[in-house]
Amino acid sequence: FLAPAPAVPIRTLSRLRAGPEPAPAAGLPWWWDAVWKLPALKPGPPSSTAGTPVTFADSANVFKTNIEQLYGGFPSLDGAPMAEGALDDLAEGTMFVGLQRYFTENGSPYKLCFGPKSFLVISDPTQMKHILKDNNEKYDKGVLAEILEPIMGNGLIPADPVTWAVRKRAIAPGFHKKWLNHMVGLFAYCNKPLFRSLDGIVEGGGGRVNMEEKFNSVALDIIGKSVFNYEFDSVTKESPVIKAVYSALVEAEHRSMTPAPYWDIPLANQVVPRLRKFNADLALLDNVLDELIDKAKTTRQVDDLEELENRDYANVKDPSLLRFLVDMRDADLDAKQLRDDLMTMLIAGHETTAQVLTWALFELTRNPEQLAKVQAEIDEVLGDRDPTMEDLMSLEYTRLVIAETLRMYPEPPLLIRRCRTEDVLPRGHVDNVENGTVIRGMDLFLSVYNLHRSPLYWEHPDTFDPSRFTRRFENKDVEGWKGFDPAVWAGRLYPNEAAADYAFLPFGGGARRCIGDQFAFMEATVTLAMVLRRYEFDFAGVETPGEEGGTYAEHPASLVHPVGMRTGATIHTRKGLHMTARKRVGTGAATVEAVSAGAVA
Ligand code: HEM
Repeated sequence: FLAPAPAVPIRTLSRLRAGPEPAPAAGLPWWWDAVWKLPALKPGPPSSTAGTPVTFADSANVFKTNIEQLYGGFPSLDGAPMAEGALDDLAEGTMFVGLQRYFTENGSPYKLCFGPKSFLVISDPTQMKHILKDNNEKYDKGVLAEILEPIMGNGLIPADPVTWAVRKRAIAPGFHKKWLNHMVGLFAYCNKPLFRSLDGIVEGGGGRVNMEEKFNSVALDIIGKSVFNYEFDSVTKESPVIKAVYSALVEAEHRSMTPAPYWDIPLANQVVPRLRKFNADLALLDNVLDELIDKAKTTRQVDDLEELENRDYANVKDPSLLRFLVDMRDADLDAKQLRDDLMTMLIAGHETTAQVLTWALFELTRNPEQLAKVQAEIDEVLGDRDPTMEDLMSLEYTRLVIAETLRMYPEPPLLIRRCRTEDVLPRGHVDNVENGTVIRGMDLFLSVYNLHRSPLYWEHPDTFDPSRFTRRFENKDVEGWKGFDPAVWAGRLYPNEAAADYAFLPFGGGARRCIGDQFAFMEATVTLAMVLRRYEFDFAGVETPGEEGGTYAEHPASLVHPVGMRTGATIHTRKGLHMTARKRVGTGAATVEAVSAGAVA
């Protein structure tokens, strides 16, 4: 099913246009044309249907054009070359690496076929901007929404455009300035159990710790407390609820890598053990969320938006986003919609931040000079205090480390879209398609990984260099791309997509860009600063040196490090980030009790 498309010469619409119309080839069966005359397979009108969901007939029409391009010798309207080659990377869990190879060979866009499914892969900033920002209304979340629907329902990430517009208006004000300021204290508070746990490991067990696991726990505790005022306590405890959260995440990830939605097959949910377990876990999680929603509704205190945004958070017992959504005047109190929104935040805001922290620690450990710079900055700005919002602005190098980590390890590495209204793409830098038409129903992968690792847009893209965001970068060979300009992001928390003219998309772009960007960036900066102030880390030997081939220390400079990369929704390590932790001496050796004295209770 996953066999790659057969080898065909790369053709482009522009080249084909110049030549005579190709004769329908013998590669298509005799009944081909007749089948496509069936009324059920008649696609909707291409451009007059904005807002109309893509139907089966539209998707079938995409399949038809691919088959005709592959076997019939017809040009496809998008004109994109079909990528050829083995898809070993998919099975390996590093599909984004394979997509990078095809980008080097084919430019942007190119097409990838998996059995009946195909994806147009975009890796060009002008085309990204066109799709995400300027023509956002022509696209929806397509396959992603289908995969996530059983978990997130109609939450903000998978939401169809109509629901999205309503919910975005309700949820976005929740991330207001006063709340974000208050969250800085909450991030510090949620790090305390991590320090207790690390202190115990350092003192009692030789300091060996899987930091990927620890960062996942801290991020889960933070999202639980901030979004629905729930104490997961996952750094110190194991509970069925925590297991259910991880099960939902693993299943969401598994589904994103599974080409056929076997969970939609009748009775599959009752028969397949994996699905039965998943449904039981989801039911458990739903119960917890329902209880929290009920509680918030019964203690509702209606306020106008302005009053809510000006609350004195120092005296608010429950500062969660759920409280805000319920207390807002004219709030939508539909329990299902609130549940979908909460579940979406839980999943979107947990693993992404945890993986950024994991890769930041990984890169700093193998770049000791940069680590020393970060630690010097933290010591100077924070001393033994917990960070405040002002401190975060002063921790510029630490923030650049987070930004550089997001460049090298974008979470997620691919954005997914489906075309709802026929669209014409602008020409990409690599001259493979001139004004390719994206037809209704076409699925797209927007490879942020390709963009962030391309030498066209970044100097030495595989080198971890946080200072790059302070330097101007231009490439005159890339027609129409403005380059990277540090002046554009001056005064902001992090370098945004505008500073790189859409070659840097850590939080996406346009209307569907991340709603939790500031929250996440601050959370990652606080956690990294607090951890690195107290502890020093070395890579521990890999668990199975025979299989992976050596220890971390033996491969300090290699790009594909023994820690390995594996992806689903985000980029993980293959087997964890196993480190040996030691307490720092000097400023960083402050006790947990001393440094957390000012944390929120
Ligand atoms: C470092 C951490 C994070 C990264 C890298 C990240 C990245 C992204 C990206 C790339 C998108 C755009 C997806 C697309 O266009 O298809 C997105 C959307 C979204 N993110 Fe984040 N995110 C992070 C943290 C968070 C947090 C903490 C929250 C909530 C508390 C959150 C909530 C959302 C939501 C609700 C959307 C959908 C927005 C919409 O469609 O309007 N994210 N995120």
